[in-house]
Amino acid sequence: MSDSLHARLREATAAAHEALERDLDWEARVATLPGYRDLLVRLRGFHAAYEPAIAAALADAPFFDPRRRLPALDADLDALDGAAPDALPAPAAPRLDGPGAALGALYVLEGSTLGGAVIGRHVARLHGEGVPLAYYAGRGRATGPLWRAFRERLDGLPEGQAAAAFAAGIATFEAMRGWLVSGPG
Ligand SMILES: C=CC1=C(C)/C(=C/C2=NC(=C\c3[nH]c(/C=C4\NC(=O)C(C)=C4C=C)c(C)c3CCC(=O)O)/C(CCC(=O)O)=C2C)NC1=O
Repeated sequence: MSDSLHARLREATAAAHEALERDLDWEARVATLPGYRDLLVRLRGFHAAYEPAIAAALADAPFFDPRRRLPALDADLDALDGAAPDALPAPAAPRLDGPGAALGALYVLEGSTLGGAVIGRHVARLHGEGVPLAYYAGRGRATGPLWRAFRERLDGLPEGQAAAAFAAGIATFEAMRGWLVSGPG
């Protein structure tokens, strides 16, 4: 039990993480520009549902606001085709009670910036440097520092909140898999 809360959360969510990675099929989806756009549309809906719920449950705007990625998704979709963002499909908002659940859900979104760097480099190679990449190129050199600061925040969570964080982390991976792997929006 001396493992950090982050290490325990990674362990608790490992199977759900592997299922998402296995089923996402991101290389095939970003192979064409319409496929890339459809993936961004799905991600946009997910962030539109989760970011307000996380913000409300965490109640720490200075920490959370710089981590919001809805503006980057909207910038990419606007550059690709001027889609009206609020008309795009979104899943149901999650129920997150308190900071433990908020950090468990946010763990999934913050972790996706690590995998996202791999996907962003692939998309740039495939479609050229002119392709809109605000979401996937995202944080650049700030990626590592933001991830470390997030882990520290997680490790400072009181033990009584740990179970809520694990449950929300698993639920968020499963919701993302259900939302991203289902049909196009
Ligand atoms: C859809 C989004 C999506 C989500 C929801 C997601 C979640 C997480 N990814 C994490 C780490 C990494 N993930 C990948 C690559 C992919 N992961 C994937 O799920 C897909 C699809 C990938 C594709 C490239 C990489 C190279 C690392 C860095 C490994 C390192 O440097 O240690 C962590 C953190 C795990 C911890 O606690 O340490 C979480 C929570 N990642 C996503 O892309």
